Amino acid sequence: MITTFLSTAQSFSYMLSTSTSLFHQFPTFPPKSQTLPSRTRLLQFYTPRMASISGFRVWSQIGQGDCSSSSSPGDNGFCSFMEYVGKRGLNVEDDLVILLYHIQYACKQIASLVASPFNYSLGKRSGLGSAAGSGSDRDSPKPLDIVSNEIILSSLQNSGKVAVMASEENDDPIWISDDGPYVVVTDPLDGSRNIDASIPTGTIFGIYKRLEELDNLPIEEKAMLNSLQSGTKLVAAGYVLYSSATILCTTFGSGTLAFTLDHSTGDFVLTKPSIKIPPRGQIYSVNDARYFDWPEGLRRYIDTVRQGKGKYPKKYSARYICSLVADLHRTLMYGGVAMNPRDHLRLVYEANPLSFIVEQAGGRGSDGKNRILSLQPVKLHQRLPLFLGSLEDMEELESYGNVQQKVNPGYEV
Ligand SMILES: O=P(O)(O)OC[C@H]1O[C@](O)(COP(=O)(O)O)[C@@H](O)[C@@H]1O
Repeated sequence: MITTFLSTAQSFSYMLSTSTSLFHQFPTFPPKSQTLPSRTRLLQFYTPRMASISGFRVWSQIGQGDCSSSSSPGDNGFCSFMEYVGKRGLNVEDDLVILLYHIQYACKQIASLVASPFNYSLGKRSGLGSAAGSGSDRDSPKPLDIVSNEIILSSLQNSGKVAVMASEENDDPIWISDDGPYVVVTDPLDGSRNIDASIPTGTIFGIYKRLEELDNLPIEEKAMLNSLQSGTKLVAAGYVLYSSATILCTTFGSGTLAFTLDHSTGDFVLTKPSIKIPPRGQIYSVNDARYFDWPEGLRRYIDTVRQGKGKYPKKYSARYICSLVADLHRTLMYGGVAMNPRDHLRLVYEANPLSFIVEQAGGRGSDGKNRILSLQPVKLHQRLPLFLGSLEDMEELESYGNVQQKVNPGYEV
């Protein structure tokens, strides 16, 4: 067992160390030797809206995903994420394109790590440090959220475009480069407590501009202040869902869209050019084992909608994966509300980026009283109640007034 842990850790460390030099060369993904029987040839005969994969004919939205309404899709009818942000599509600043290239590549690495047969038990935080034993010259294996953090940090360093990274996994922001034009806030692997059961997980990121007016401050101070920017200043935000498909969902402030990882080519392919959250859903998503710790307003709201006695006269259903990115992604697709009413989720690198994405899809992100993006962060790891979802459901929920859970005993699971 220990040998397995060690070899796993070594291969992860190897992956990280090689990634440093590879990043500069814009590596291909997946590595050539692991490439599946290529679909590239299929694409030569590609007819939009229908793909054939391994002999199965698959009706697909792919091919509707023009890089923009004013430009044509890629030569093969697909629009990749890099084409979308580059000259063919959104045409964002070159610096941002380079940064996004590195972030999406890091997420592909995390996707393959999460799906790896070698990550067994690495998701646990405790008891791992002793695996190598004292005196060993080999690295101890690290939980997946720590490895994911290192992958993201390494990718940001290699991009040359980031001044500071603030992550859930680090007590303080990490200053990377004085002249990096961007600030990145991230939860590298949210939901990792689910990893041993292969339940979906996700990476969350938000991108701000570096505040040049702070350049002359001491490093710790400017690192913190750059990281505590208001969510209204986000330039871009995204999440990557690691599930039956790997989905990159993102916004640059003009709508929300999603790309699906094509494992045979390594591209994130545009599959949802414009996500609009339904104004109403019929689903609420919450850990309702906490019902007796909820305030009266939240109990009444849930009791009302589950009986079909709310403004929308249908009985609501419950769905709760306990993985924020997955619960939000479902909510974006089907509508409804995803919530965690206690002070648990983090404003800077969870609530803000996700609220930006939801708002750009036509929904709302709130702490139960206030718009999330209007809150000024005061601490890096500041926690708050979080409610994300369809506009009409959110309005109805907030009208109950008392929905923030104050009792927070620190649950064991
Ligand atoms: O225990 P709760 O209150 O249901 O919280 C579950 C939430 O916590 C998270 O696991 C995040 O918690 P961590 O930041 O501690 O990993 C989310 O993915 C999930 O939505």
